[in-house]
Amino acid sequence: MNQPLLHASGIDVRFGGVHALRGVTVSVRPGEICGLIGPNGAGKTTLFDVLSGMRRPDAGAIAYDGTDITRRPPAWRARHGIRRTFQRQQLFGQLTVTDNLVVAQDWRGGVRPSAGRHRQRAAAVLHDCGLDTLAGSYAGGLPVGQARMVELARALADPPRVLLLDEPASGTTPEERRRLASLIRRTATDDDCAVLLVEHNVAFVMDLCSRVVVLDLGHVLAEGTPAEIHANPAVREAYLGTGAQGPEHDHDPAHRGGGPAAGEWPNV
Ligand SMILES: Nc1ncnc2c1ncn2[C@@H]1O[C@H](COP(=O)(O)OP(=O)(O)OP(=O)(O)O)[C@@H](O)[C@H]1O
Repeated sequence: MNQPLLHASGIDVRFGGVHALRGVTVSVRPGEICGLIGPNGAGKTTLFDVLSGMRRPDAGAIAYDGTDITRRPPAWRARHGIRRTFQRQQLFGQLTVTDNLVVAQDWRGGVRPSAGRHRQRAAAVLHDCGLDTLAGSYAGGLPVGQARMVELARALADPPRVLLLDEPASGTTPEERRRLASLIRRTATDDDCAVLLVEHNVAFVMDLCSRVVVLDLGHVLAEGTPAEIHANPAVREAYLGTGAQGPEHDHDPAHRGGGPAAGEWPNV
């Protein structure tokens, strides 16, 4: 198999007394869709913050295409193809959908925002995503499912090499989830993009990903194919059980078992 494009090793993050990530190692390869799941508070978004450069880890390193980027800022990472979406959407609400995609493109070279090239690219991506009809709509007025699609389209506005998707299916309808899944699959396959997907909808993850990493209380609890993860008793315990905590755990016990609703754990 090809080498990892993004490889984070031994990542540690503390927020005062909360040890959010404890020596986490994850990697994702070109063309791969890797799921990252875990109960509430497991550390998924914190790991995305570290991978996208929004948070400096207390320990550990990140390699991108074999180069150490641990100290590179978010803008550098975005410019070099590491793109992310957010659990709480971060669209520019007062801009049109087209303009959200225009401003997300690389402006090096001093091309003015009115320049046709960026608008053409935005139109092409919106078309590819089946979002042509929304081009002139203000992003702030979109229903959740459409806004999720637009956020993904914005992450594709310049072709990404790594895509970090934080709960892209949250608040979407089954039809929107089908379209999202197909778009994510196409991006990974056609563009050889490495996709890391955080999602509470476990059925969505199991269907889409070839490999799944499970975080729990800041560490990697399990890693494997969807079938292996589904059959793993420790994973089921973390998600669905009461999960007695050891004394070293300083997380809120109410978060345990706070992953998907029982109906979201698929009966594979
Ligand atoms: N800025 C912060 N300050 C203090 N604690 C934080 C901060 N951000 C996250 N945490 C804590 O770190 C731990 C990991 O949080 P994180 O949001 O990464 O988990 P998550 O797996 O993304 O959870 P969820 O599924 O609920 O989004 C939690 O205990 C959380 O309360």
